[in-house]
Amino acid sequence: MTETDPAVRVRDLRKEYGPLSAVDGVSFDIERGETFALLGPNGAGKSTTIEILEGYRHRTGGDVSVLGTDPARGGRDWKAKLGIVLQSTAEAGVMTVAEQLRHFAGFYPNPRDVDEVIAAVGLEAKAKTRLSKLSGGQRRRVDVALGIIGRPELLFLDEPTTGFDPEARREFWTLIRLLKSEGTTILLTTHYLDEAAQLSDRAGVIAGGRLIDIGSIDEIGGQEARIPIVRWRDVAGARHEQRTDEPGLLVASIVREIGREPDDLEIVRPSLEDIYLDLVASVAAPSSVSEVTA
Ligand SMILES: Nc1ncnc2c1ncn2[C@@H]1O[C@H](COP(=O)(O)OP(=O)(O)OP(=O)(O)O)[C@@H](O)[C@H]1O
Repeated sequence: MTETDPAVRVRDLRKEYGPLSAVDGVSFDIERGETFALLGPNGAGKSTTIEILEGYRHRTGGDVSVLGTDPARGGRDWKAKLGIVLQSTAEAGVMTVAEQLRHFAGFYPNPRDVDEVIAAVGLEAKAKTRLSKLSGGQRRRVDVALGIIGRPELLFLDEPTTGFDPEARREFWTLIRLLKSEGTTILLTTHYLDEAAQLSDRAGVIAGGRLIDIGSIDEIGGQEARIPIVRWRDVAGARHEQRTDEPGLLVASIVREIGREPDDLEIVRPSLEDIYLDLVASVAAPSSVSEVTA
């Protein structure tokens, strides 16, 4: 693979579990150094896609290349270039945080310094604590530490901050930005849309096993979905809502018309979460009809 080849190339990926098409013809690339978020509702096919890319799951069809290798045939050297934070949390064991990390660091040719990684995930105070004595969020931090200890070229993060308190989530974002600045390619799934917006360069939205949109965070859902919404009540108390690129002018005209401050006035700029929910809802309706009739 050359330096300009994408880190991940997925073409027409399919995975069937018996009659269920969990992944149904998904294609995307992730460029080297890019942070790419795979978004979608529960059961959309995100973890299945990621696990195929990690070499943990066999695909039913399609072509996949991860760091120039087909994951179905990836050997030890290839695996050593990956960092993996699975959705499920690490087993609670008798080892301490530092022992566990030292143990895993031994598997890699050029691991990060264990103490640095412990500090990066904010577990200095727990370095000598047994895993079984950690809280859920602290254990999740150990998962993230294990994912980055091998200095991966490509890091898979499957819902990495589930169970983190808000402060830990912010610290995690700082860590991801650091890894990104070092050139790490990152594939992230998350149900926190603010996290996707903060961290990723591009996102793909998957629903019912199909990729329904892909683009930069600013493009997802299209420009139309980003037009501000003005809401207000007229003098009779009736609610109104209008989308406009010029909300200030609309509000001025309403004020002129009614001669006073409108009741319950709001100007809302749709967040990534609003846009994502509309996008997923727009495909959910037709597909559920076809499931009934199929
Ligand atoms: N081992 C399996 N056997 C059968 N069906 C499975 C298996 N693993 C996943 N599925 C099904 O495949 C579909 C996709 O699941 P997947 O775990 O990839 O979704 P997801 O997008 O990661 O969801 P979540 O956000 O809940 O983690 C779901 O309908 C799920 O029930």
